[in-house]
Amino acid sequence: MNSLGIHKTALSVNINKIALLRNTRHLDVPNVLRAAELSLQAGARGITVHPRPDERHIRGSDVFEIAALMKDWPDREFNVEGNPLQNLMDFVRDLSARGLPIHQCTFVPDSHDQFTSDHGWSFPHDLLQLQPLIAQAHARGVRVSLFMDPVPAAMAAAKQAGADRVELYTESFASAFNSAHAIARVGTHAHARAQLQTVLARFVETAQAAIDVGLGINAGHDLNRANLTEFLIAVPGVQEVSIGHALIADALAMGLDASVKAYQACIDSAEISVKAKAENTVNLSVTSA
Ligand SMILES: CC(=O)[C@@H](O)[C@H](O)COP(=O)(O)O
Ligand SMILES: NCC(=O)COP(=O)(O)O
Repeated sequence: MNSLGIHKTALSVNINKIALLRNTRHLDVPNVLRAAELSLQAGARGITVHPRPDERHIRGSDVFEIAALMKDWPDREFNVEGNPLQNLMDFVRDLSARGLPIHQCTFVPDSHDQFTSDHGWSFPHDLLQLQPLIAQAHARGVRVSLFMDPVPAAMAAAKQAGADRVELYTESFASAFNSAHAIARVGTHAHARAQLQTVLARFVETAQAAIDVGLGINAGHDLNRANLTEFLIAVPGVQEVSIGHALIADALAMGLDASVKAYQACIDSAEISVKAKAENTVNLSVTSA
């Protein structure tokens, strides 16, 4: 956090989709480990993987190979996502037992055959089953982030469960952003812009509710180069964005190094805007005193 109380948002590159392409041939091409290394060399502050039970993309072996790579990058973070009621805790325990780094685990309530992550945890229903699992991760020195829908009232329960952070599930923002920026018929555009502001307001309220109870804030899902800066300008205190699908798709056109740097530029742009707004507020309060 800088002197104006502005967090530097860390970019964690999710490499699920590199593994998805790799799994379509028995050639180890593209190489998942190399993609992780290139992302770190390009400046990514972390790597995220989501080893789903069906291994449709990230395999168990990938998790241990990337963790071993992260030992060479002590100032970067490894974030492993998954359902702690399925296979995630096995990775938390095994990585820890082998002395391999895992800085954060993100609890995601996905079913085995889910197309993609599309909802967060439900409180108070999930609270009692999550508490001991969060404690197990903490006992191994692993930060816990809970994948959550933007519901301000759920933040207190996430804190009560023992979470360190919440990851705001940003699909509803991405969808509203697309609608607002689509070439719309006259009249619908104003409605779409209003709807985007309504959705953003919900994320701002949720982030403030998380801050108020002492939770850190991550964000992710369907973030891209078009919507990332607007989200980070609007939503306070985002410490990490984990981005995969769009970043890897962009890499197909511009290369992975350039894609990572382009997303970092979106983060930097948001920070400059937020800092300028904060300095302007300070100046105005001084001149009006
Ligand atoms: C939890 C989340 O939103 C993503 O990190 C998730 O990893 C996406 O999973 P797929 O890459 O399998 O769509
Ligand atoms: N937690 C979100 C993530 O890791 C990547 O989501 P996406 O950018 O692939 O939608």
